[in-house]
Amino acid sequence: MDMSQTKTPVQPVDAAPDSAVSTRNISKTYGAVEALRDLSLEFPRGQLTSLLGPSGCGKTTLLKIIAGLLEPTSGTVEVNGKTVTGPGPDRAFVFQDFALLPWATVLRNAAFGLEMRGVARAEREDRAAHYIKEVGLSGFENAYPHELSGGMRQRVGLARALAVDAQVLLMDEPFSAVDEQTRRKFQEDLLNLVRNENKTFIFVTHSIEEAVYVSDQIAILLPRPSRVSEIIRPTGFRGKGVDNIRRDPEYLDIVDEIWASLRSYVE
Ligand SMILES: Nc1ncnc2c1ncn2[C@@H]1O[C@H](COP(=O)(O)OP(=O)(O)OP(=O)(O)O)[C@@H](O)[C@H]1O
Repeated sequence: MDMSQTKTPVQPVDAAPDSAVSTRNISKTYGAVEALRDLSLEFPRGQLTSLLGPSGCGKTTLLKIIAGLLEPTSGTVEVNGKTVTGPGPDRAFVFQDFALLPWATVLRNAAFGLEMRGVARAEREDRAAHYIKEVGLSGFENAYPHELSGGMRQRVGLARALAVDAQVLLMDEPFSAVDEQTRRKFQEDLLNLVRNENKTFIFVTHSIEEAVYVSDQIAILLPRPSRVSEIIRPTGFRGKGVDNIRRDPEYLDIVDEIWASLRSYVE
C-alpha cells in the first residue's frame, strides 16, 4: 500500500483549505534519536486536527514545535503566514497536567494567562468568568484545584487557554487521565467549542475512536522517524448530532480503517 497517499473516504479535501498553521519539512532529532523527519502538514482554520499515531512517534514533539517551546532541527512552522520563532499570543498550550497554580482559585487560574499578559484585574476576571461558564464550571470560581476532580481541573486549563483568546489551541492528550464518562462528556463539549469558538484546535490523542469523534481532520503519523502517512477527513457525519456519531456507519468504517493501517505497528 502506498502510505504517502492522501485518503478521502468521506468527502474530497477542499481545493485550497485556508490554513491557520502550516508545518514545512519539520525534522527533529534528540541526540541519536530521530523523532520527526521532513514532516509537512496543513491545519485548516477553525477546525480541529488530531495527531494520531503509535506511542513515541513524535506527536508531543510536533505540538511543542508548533507551540514554539521546542526548536526543530530543520524546517519551519507558520502561523497565519508568519514564521514561528518562539511561544506567542496566537497559540495557547493546554498541557496534559494543566499546570494549574495549587494556591490560586479557579477564577485566578483561568485568568492567569491574561494576568501574565498584563491585562487589568477586572477585565481578566470578567473574561475568565465567561470561559469558566463556557467550559461548564459555573459555581466553582472560588474553589481551589485540590477541591476539583481531574476532569474539572482540565476544564480550568481549557478555560485559561480560551480566555487568552489565542487563535490556535494546542491540546496534548487532554482526556487521557479521566474516566470514560467524563471523557465522553468532554469530547461532546469540545465539539461544541470547535463550532462556537472558530478557533483552530490541534489535538494529540492515542485513541482512534476519540480522533474520529472530535476531528475535522486526522493526521496519522508513522513511527519514528515520524512522517504523515495519511490525512483523513471524517466530515460526513458531522451535522448528525453528538449522540448519533458513534453509531454512524461512516464513523465505524473510518475507525476500522484507521485501526487497519495502525495495527501493523503494534503487533
Ligand atoms: N527530550 C528528549 N530527549 C531525548 N529523546 C526524546 C526527548 N523527547 C522525546 N524524545 C524521544 O522522541 C520520540 C518522540 O517522543 P514524543 O513524546 O514526541 O512522542 P509521542 O508520539 O508524543 O509519544 P506518546 O504518544 O507516547 O506520548 C520518542 O522516542 C522519545 O523517546
